[in-house]
Amino acid sequence: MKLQGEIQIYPTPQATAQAAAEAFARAAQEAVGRRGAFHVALSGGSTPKLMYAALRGLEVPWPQVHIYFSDERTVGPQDPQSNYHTAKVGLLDFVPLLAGQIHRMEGERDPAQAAADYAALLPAQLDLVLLGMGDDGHTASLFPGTAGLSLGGRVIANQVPQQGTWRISFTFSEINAARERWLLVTGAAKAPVLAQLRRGEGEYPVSQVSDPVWYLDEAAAADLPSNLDSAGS
Ligand SMILES: O=C1O[C@H](COP(=O)(O)O)[C@@H](O)[C@H](O)[C@H]1O
Repeated sequence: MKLQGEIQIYPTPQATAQAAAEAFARAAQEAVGRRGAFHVALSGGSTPKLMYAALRGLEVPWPQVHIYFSDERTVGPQDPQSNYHTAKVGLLDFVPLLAGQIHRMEGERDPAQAAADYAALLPAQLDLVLLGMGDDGHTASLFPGTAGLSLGGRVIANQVPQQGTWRISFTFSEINAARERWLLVTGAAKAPVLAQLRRGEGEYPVSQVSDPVWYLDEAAAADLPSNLDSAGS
């Protein structure tokens, strides 16, 4: 297990979010220029909220953007726990996207059926999968020790005993089939896992993400060697 990929470190969560949002806008413009559309999967949790706010002020070719989700909780779309709901109130309600451009995972349905239906609506290849990392090293809803870590296919229902629930999640094969993967990780609570990964220690799901770009703040990167590139300082 190693911390692999490109690592960018910024002074604060806000600076990290701004850098990721600007890179998102550039990636969207490039994908639209080359292929006519930008297919991007958003992550869940609370870390993306600052990036959503930053994106609202940027020039993004929204009419050509299709929004997907890399995981979802088994709740309805109005529930504050819903990853879709977080994206809706933080970003989707503020930008010119039609309903047909937003593809949410239906967390209110039977998770296995919702996962199968979601797999069927995905494009052949996503341009970008945005991901976060939990304090326990999980990413999307692929938690340590869960069956979903080794499942194939594109989208699965994953039982997560540590949360006492099921989740709907992209598989690692879907994540790693995308053109790009970015991990947005901020805060001191994430530092111990990142440091262990850097030392090649521990077994963490996030290390199964191939060639990610890491967007870190200094708090998350606090225990990494000081000779790593610091993009924002
Ligand atoms: O459960 C989840 O957690 C991770 C990390 O969330 P964060 O709040 O620590 O950023 C998130 O990436 C994932 O999508 C989410 O469902």
